[in-house]
Amino acid sequence: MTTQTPAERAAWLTAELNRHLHAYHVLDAPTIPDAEYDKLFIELQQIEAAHPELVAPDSPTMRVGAPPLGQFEAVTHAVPMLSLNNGFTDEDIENFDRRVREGLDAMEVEYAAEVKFDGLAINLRYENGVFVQAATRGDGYTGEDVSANIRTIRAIPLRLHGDDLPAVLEVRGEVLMFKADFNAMNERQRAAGQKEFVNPRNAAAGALRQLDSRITAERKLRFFAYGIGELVGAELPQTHSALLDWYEKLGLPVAKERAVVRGKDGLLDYYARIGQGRPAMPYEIDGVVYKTNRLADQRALGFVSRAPRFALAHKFPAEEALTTVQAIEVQVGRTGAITPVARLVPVFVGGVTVTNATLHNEDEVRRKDVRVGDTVIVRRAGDVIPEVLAVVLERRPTPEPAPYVLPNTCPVCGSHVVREEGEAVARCSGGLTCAAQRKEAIRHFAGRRMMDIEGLGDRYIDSLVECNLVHGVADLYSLTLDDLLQMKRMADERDGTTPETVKQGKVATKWADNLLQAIESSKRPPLERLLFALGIRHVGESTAKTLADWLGRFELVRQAPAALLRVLPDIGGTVAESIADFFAEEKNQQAIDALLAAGVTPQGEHAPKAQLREKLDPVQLLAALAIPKLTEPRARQLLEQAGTFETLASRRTFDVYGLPATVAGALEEWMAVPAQREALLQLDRLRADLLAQLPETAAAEGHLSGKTFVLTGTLPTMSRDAAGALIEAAGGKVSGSVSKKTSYVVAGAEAGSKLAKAEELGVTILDEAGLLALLGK
Ligand SMILES: NC(=O)c1ccc[n+]([C@@H]2O[C@H](COP(=O)([O-])OP(=O)(O)OC[C@H]3O[C@@H](n4cnc5c(N)ncnc54)[C@H](O)[C@@H]3O)[C@@H](O)[C@H]2O)c1
Ligand SMILES: [Zn+2]
Repeated sequence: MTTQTPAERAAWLTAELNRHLHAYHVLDAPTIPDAEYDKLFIELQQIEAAHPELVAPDSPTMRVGAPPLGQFEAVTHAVPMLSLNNGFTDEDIENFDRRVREGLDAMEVEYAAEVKFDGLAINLRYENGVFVQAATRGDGYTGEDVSANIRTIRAIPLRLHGDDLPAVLEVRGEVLMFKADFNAMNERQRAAGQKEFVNPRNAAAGALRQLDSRITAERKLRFFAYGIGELVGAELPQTHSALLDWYEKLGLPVAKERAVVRGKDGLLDYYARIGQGRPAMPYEIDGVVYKTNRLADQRALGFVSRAPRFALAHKFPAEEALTTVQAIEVQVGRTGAITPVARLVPVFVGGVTVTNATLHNEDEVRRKDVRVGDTVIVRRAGDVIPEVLAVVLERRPTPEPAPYVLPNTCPVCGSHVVREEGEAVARCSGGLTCAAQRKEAIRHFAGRRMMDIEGLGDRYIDSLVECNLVHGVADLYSLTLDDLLQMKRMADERDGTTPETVKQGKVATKWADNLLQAIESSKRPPLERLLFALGIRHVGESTAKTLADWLGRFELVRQAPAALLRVLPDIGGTVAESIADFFAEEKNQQAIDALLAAGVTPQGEHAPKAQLREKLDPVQLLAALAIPKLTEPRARQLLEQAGTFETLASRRTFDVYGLPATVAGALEEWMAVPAQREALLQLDRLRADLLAQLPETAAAEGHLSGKTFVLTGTLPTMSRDAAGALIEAAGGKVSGSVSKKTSYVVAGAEAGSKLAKAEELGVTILDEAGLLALLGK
């Protein structure tokens, strides 16, 4: 570039800018961000200022937009529709104000300030108050007749309000699309598998240029008025602000952000205020526009080649910029979500230097086809995290870099990365041990409905992890008094609170004693709470309860293969897989062993539920293995002939059972994997094992079977949850409300309306001792 002469550079810039102008104005498909275009434009302006002889007849600095494409009727504008000069810095604004003051020979100038809509200019022609024609700006002199499409915009009156309307009034303004309508439209496009639009401006431009106005109507365009063209048969108002007031009376939409300000300070204040409000506005704006308020002043200042001298567009820092992707890495969120992130060559965008941009998820990377080495458009709007909008394909390096693939292990802990069917987000499966998920895992573990460690709040969890005192949940059980005091000191220092140890030594020790006590008493949770506390993905309270009810023992839950879990009530394939994956992850196994070694002992363990016998039906289990194409009827047919899992596992071909060739083929493929064959045999052994443990009939089940209990009040030695677990372990049911069907009400201290109801209905009432006796404890 530096080796080019100014003449060569000017010629190159002219050609390059004209190419982008065409893509932007005619094709509605920009190839580079506006800021990039503006940069090249300014460079050309500067060269031309220094070497006026280099101004080419087709220089973009001499003209507006681009000539119409010819699909619509051409319209010659009665008054040209020009562009605006741009300012970016405070200095640019001071210079503009100075030139205006000099031009008008005034000390201070009054300006009309308004937002600069990021849409496209339109000229609406009204004759005797009736809408007759709408034309695009085109090249400023000739535009396109888009009247049919403009008629679909509800905000545009087809007849102006009031009487005494001018013979001719040309209203100028902007056609645009609201952000919300744009997002909804893109969502529809995505759902329909169609191309999405880059931004509301392009979407609006595309909609306005539709040859079929029914499509325009669907796109929900809007309009705001800000200027005037030809006027016949009425007096022009004195000021721009009066013009807009008049427009409002005529029923034309005018943006409410407009203001009248004085001097350059007034301009800069307005700019700052609008910049603040910008993210909350319903439409995209790319700056603000200042115009001398008195129309007589506007006439006096006049125009230069392509723009008025009386107005200036003060642009906001660009929200989009070009840069290069240096690497694509993944971040692990606190819940294990894996997010690909592009590391970028630093670029100034949206007012800050951006070095990373989110790529959201694997599908997004694929859809946008972002690769290392690519030139990309980065967007940072307001406080939103920067994102990669699109790749500039024409700048992809050669040879082409390889398409992106998500790593299959977590960069933080090395556990497997899993992505469930139908999920966009991939996750690290090392829930209990992954450093990225540590705080969240501990928070969940200690929660009230899990291990219920009272007094272990977020603040302390953060400190324990940050002090390196706790790496995994098992470490909670080896904390000492000293550890807790050290942790508290750090938390106090960090939060700037006066350490209580200094203020009142006794209290601090008492607090730590209490916490240690709470940790100690959490060691004996009901099994379902322990299962819930582990933070297995998809395992909420009710699934934890199902597991505990049906399988009875922690060891069995840990070993159960997905196929066995899947036959339990309300546990689908995804949940079953997630549980089995969790317990299969070596790191999680170590963490659980550490918990057990620390003395954590689940309560209320019991033999598997008698009804499990029915669920162990070989056909169901075989179908639950999710072998491709092997539906339940096919599984039945197969087992009827093969007899046992063992026979199946010993075969290599399956075309002897009268199954369709595709099913036999799928089966053969599945069985060819030794680990899967082994899984089948293991399932078989587990089944035999379980059957041996289970009572013959359901009658031998828990002796409280069929009995319904209601628990109320505070029991002397156990929580209501713990009592409920014991009742359920014995086959009873726990219900929340008393009715005639209730068998027993177990009442503790301060029992209220439920007790009264029980007395009223004559339901047997037990105290804790009575319950324990009934349970045979
Ligand atoms: N990315 C690209 O390839 C590419 C190519 C060409 C142009 N562009 C962009 O287009 C712009 C140049 O186009 P331009 O000549 O239309 O200039 P402009 O869009 O910057 O400014 C003039 C236009 O501003 C609009 N406007 C919005 N609010 C207004 C208000 N309150 N008062 C008056 N006018 C208002 C009008 O439509 C007017 O025509 C540049 O900013 C450039 O970034 C981009
Ligand atoms: Zn991890």
